[in-house]
Amino acid sequence: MRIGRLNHIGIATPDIEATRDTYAALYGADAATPVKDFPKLGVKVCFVSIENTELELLQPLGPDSPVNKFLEKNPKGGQHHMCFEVDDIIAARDAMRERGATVLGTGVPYIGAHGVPVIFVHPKDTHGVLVELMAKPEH
Ligand SMILES: C[C@@H](C(=O)O)C(=O)SCCNC(=O)CCNC(=O)[C@H](O)C(C)(C)COP(=O)(O)OP(=O)(O)OC[C@H]1O[C@@H](n2cnc3c(N)ncnc32)[C@H](O)[C@@H]1OP(=O)(O)O
Ligand SMILES: [Co+2]
Repeated sequence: MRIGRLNHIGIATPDIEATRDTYAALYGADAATPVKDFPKLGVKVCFVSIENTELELLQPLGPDSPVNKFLEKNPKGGQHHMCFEVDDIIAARDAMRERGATVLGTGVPYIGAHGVPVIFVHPKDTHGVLVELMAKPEH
């Protein structure tokens, strides 16, 4: 199993509209999607397209959001995860486990904000960086 291209960088924020405006004002990154709620994922999401990847802005949605604790520790927000594409999400999950990494949750891939299955690898296994792997979407 080899990782594919960087699909997006996740950025947690307490105020998604303000963060989108900041990226537009400072970096001209103005190709932003409308903010959309993903109740099953516990986040509000806005994608900001840049030259070779996307920024995925994340604001917690609800008390069980996986982003809540992160924002408690980083109240102004910050870089939360990076996401790489893989050819086969089940093969990627099994390879991660065989290689000794901790796949978060049950390990059953679930549908992420791009409509394709995703898994997450624990930051303790990647030197403090939370990594998301996603099935390669149609480009
Ligand atoms: C929209 C969708 C998509 O793209 O389709 C998404 O991305 S949704 C993106 C949001 N969804 C997710 O993140 C789902 C997967 N995440 C999780 O299951 C969780 O957030 C964990 C990563 C396991 C963290 O668990 P929890 O929130 O309970 O925090 P915790 O404080 O106990 O964290 C355990 C240890 O991991 C560290 N830690 C926590 N979150 C981290 C992060 N984002 N980056 C780097 N390190 C992180 C903590 O500092 C702590 O380190 P020490 O032990 O050294 O103190
Ligand atoms: Co993501």
